[in-house]
Amino acid sequence: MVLRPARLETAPAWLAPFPLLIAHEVLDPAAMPDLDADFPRYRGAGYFPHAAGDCGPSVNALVDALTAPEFADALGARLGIERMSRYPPLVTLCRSLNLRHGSIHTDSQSKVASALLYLNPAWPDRMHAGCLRFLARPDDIESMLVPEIPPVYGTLAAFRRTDCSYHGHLPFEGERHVIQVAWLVDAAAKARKTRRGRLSRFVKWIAGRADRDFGKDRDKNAAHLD
Ligand SMILES: O=C(O)CCC(=O)C(=O)O
Ligand SMILES: [Fe+2]
Repeated sequence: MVLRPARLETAPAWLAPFPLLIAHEVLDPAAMPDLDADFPRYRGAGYFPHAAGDCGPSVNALVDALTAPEFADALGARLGIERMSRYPPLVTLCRSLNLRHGSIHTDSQSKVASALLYLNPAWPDRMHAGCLRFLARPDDIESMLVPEIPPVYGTLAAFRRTDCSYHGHLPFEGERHVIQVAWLVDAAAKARKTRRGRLSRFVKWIAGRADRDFGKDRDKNAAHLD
């Protein structure tokens, strides 16, 4: 199996204002070329809802493993969420980012927990842009609770959503492959978010270049509400 849930056990449980977990090497290195080739080729930047038709077989198999009840329960146990499999998972994928992405936020109240699984074969050494940061404050991207997380292949960052689960990253533009799983409070929230995500894909497709320029001069400490 490509996904190695046992790796979750090796991650320290961080004592942050909100439970979070950072695990490395949760993916078999041998699967990297297939996952790279099978990753969806969205025209727009940002996260879009998973649709099997956009992805090749290795990505779809990984999504199946990430959304399996056993995986949700194993991850939930590490985050202090009992039987996390009772919450419906919403999978979104990101192939590239614009400079406006990554502003500080907590995630919306409709999420119980989020997991970010990174798939980039490498990330430039000492480049801070695009590395995920868990923060103590909503207005300071330097207020890191744990060292920033380079979005490299096989690294999984997961956390329980709270009113202070601040996270974000310094502005980055370009390819950055991520699979995000959010366990949502109920099926209605999942339907709403899926609809909104599909619409956003269409709007970005129409907007093209203008979407890239939108918000490109944002402050590094900018925040948004979701
Ligand atoms: O891409 C990341 O590392 C974080 C994304 C995120 O926080 C979100 O989409 O809510
Ligand atoms: Fe987030």
